[in-house]
Amino acid sequence: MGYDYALVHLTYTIPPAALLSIVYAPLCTKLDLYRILFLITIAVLSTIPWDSYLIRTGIWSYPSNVIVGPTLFDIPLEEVFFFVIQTFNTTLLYLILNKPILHPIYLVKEKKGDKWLYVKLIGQVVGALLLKQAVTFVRNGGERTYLGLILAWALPFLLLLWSLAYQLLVQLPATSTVLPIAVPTLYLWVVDTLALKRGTWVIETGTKTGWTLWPGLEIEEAIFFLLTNCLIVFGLVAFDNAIAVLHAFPAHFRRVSDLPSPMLLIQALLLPSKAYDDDRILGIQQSVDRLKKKSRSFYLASSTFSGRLRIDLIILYSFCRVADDLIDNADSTADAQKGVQKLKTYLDHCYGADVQDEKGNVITSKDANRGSATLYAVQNFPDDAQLTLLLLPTQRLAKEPLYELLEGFKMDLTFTAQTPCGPIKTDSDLNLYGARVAGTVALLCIQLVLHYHPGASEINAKHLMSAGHDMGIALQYTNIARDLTVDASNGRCYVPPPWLKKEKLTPDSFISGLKALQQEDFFTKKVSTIRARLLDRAFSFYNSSIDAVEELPGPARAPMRVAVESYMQIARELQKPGFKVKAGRATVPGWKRIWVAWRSLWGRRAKG
Ligand SMILES: CC(C)=CCC/C(C)=C/CC/C(C)=C/CC/C(C)=C/[C@@H]1[C@@H](COP(=O)(O)OP(=O)(O)O)[C@]1(C)CC/C=C(\C)CC/C=C(\C)CCC=C(C)C
Repeated sequence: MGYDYALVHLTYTIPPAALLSIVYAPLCTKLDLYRILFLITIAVLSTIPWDSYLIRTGIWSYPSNVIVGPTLFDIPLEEVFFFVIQTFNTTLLYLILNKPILHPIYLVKEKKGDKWLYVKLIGQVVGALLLKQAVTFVRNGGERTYLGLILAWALPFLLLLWSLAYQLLVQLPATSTVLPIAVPTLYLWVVDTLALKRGTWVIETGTKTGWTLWPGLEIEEAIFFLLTNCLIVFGLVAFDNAIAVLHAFPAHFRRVSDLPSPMLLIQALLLPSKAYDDDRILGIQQSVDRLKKKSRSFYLASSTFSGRLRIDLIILYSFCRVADDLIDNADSTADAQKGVQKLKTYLDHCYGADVQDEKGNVITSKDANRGSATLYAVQNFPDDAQLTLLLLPTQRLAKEPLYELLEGFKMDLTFTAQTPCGPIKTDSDLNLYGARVAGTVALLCIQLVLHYHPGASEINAKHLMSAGHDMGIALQYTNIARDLTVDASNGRCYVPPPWLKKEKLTPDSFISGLKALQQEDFFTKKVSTIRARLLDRAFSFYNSSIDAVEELPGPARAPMRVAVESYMQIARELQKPGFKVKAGRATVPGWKRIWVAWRSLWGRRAKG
């Protein structure tokens, strides 16, 4: 009896497991626990017969003075634990690296004669040839037996997983696949070198090639660790492939439970790729691109949501952004007004309201269906906006907040050179504006949350809506405080004139001072006072509504906290003297965003 093998775990495998667990714990969902258990079960069950055979046939052995004693089918318990901990560590690293990834955007609808048939086939042929070689090594016996046994055991599983998930295996970024294979493999090569040198496990001569990758690391061991990590990552990619299909295509899988059965996962993997809805994939891809490009805060927050809720929120963001840009980037106010009218007409089609022309004549009756909405979108919106409009989940969203959002955009159209404060004359006008452009967005987000996680009482739902609405206003105040200079350069001032008057400024002098980047002490002090007042309003709305986040359905609570806190971090940065400005905007450094998000997941609010 000895403790050498146990010490290998205590020194090398348990510490990274602890570290990875701490990092991933706040991100871990029920589905993650399910897949960790699923993978570990398969890893243990598939390795035991093979490992037991190797020990019984004397290909490798464990001196009795290095193991504690108990065995399972002749395998020391420390070794069984190795299968568990290696699968656990590689899985957690994979999960961390894949958290920002939305897997459905990597699915491809295959067409006759495209490259995919060949890609799949090449992988299968290479795998089959290697397998044939492995069988020959085992049959011939001698020095290549152990190498043959490793390959003959791993390749059938790899071939199967490749055949099921080759699209994602090829398409996912290397950081999602190559990295979680390479890092643990390299690490285990080092650990193995040390263990072989110390004699913790021994590979018998006669059945090994004797080749080494570096002094002390047998080539068979190197290949073994590489292949086992490939098996784990291929298994995880296949799991994600199945989940991606289930979540991306409601037309094929109407309802999907939080923990889909193994049967359903297999059904999803076996859905022929020619049955995929490529418009839906492209629409989701465009929405993700838009979110990634336009909002670092919401992009980060989106990765903490999961399943169909995550997809719907991203599409909702994309819709809001498309609508906002259609108006902000219009060549003239008249064009922008036309843009708002088109969006309204599109919503009329979606919600089956009477659609009227400019003269008020009804042109489509109430029973207007999705078909007319599609036709309208295709004929009236730029190519890159159409799919976002078509994918907007109107069946899960009430129409009122969407129409109200358009009213908010209309308010933006009343800012002119003559009226640089537009419709904002008093504090309540600014509150109304915030309610329309951001309170509405919060209502829409909460509706989606309550759709996917039902069960809230009517009173609770109303309370959540009202608090969410205020939180939206808090974010909008932050947005205005951040963008004072950017808005001024567009000739807009969202600050109520009485606030300016108090600082002995007029809308014109405020805008021209900001535009000219005036640095005089008296002016910058006035701007700071006005900004501080906007931020006070932001925090007052924030403080009155933040507790309601804890009343949201469990799975949405932490992600919503991340969304709100990442954005409010901008406000916290703005409150610091000497905050950093990039392109006229205060920014939060990348590391701090991640830190704030991680703390928020644990339920902590950022300070200061
Ligand atoms: C996680 C995820 C993907 C969430 C999606 C959130 C979403 C749909 C955001 C839409 C944003 C948008 C483009 C709206 C158009 C109108 C607008 C410009 C509103 C301002 C957003 C600023 O975004 P950004 O800084 O990127 O825009 P500009 O560069 O300035 O153009 C707003 C500040 C509004 C954002 C408001 C919300 C997301 C609502 C927040 C409140 C909740 C989520 C509810 C919290 C729940 C409780 C119970 C308190």
